[in-house]
Amino acid sequence: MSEKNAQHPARAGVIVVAAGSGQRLGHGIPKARVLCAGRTLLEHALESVIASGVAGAVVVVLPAGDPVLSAVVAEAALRSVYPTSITAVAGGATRAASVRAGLAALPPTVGVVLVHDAARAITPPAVFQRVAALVSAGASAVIPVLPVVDTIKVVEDGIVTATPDRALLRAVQTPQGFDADALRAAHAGDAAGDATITDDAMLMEASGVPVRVVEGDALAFKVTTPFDLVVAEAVLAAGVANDAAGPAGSVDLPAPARTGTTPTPTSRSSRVPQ
Ligand SMILES: Nc1ccn([C@@H]2O[C@H](COP(=O)(O)OP(=O)(O)OP(=O)(O)O)[C@@H](O)[C@H]2O)c(=O)n1
Ligand SMILES: C[C@](O)(CO)[C@H](O)COP(=O)(O)O
Repeated sequence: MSEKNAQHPARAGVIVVAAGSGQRLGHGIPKARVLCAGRTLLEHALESVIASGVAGAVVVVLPAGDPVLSAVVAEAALRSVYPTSITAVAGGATRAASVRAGLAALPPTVGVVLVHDAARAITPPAVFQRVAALVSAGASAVIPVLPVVDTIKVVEDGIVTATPDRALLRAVQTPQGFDADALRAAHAGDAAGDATITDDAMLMEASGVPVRVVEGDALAFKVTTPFDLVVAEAVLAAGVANDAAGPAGSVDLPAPARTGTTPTPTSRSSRVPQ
């Protein structure tokens, strides 16, 4: 395990990928713009990022030319408090391309990078804290996972060909955390254009980097289908989301950051019309 980030603790660079179109949700607008309990999924996601207290430079990757999501990011940037800064860049045709756009926009001095799906909009801040803490302690790649509760079958041509040992399987979530240099190297490697690679941890695996796990959270589920949106609305209505949040800034990671905006008061009540 590298000691680099342990010796130079700093707030993490956070890439929030929000440039997807949301085909499976089927709202006809980019998924990050879809309202959930009256706020866009992106606003919910950014609230968790900020509440975690681990974020230094936050880069939000948006569909090109989206005025609504650009306004969400601009408002979040106005409200951000040193040492957290929030900027936006345009994404690419695939999630991996969007991550690369975010990476290119992070300050080169960032040592720890978290990559988070805006679609995992109500992820508890504690998940960010667990991931960031392990990368800051020296791990090169860390992902939050949950045990698989269903029996999983391998099916080929309509026939079950195998039943993997469920005890070995984990469902993978975000934020995924990385040593910045290792992540940049993985995204510059041969596997980077492989369309079968669905997350950054797979790229790290392809690069031979060990990927460690921390406990995920049921609330870090990805809003993918209309059913998921109903679940997210119900969770927010029940008031159980973000219960795991510690006070922002309470995490034993941050050192004075190298980036920031003019200090302004924080608020968790922003509303942006859709
Ligand atoms: N070109 C892309 C594709 C996806 N994403 C982001 O990656 C995350 C996970 O992707 P997914 O949930 O699959 O989102 P979509 O690609 O929008 O969904 P769909 O496949 O249903 O269109 C989302 O936050 C999404 O915005 C992205 O930034 N750029
Ligand atoms: C990154 C990810 O969310 C981890 O579960 C997932 O791989 C995104 O890809 P998907 O095709 O949207 O499931």
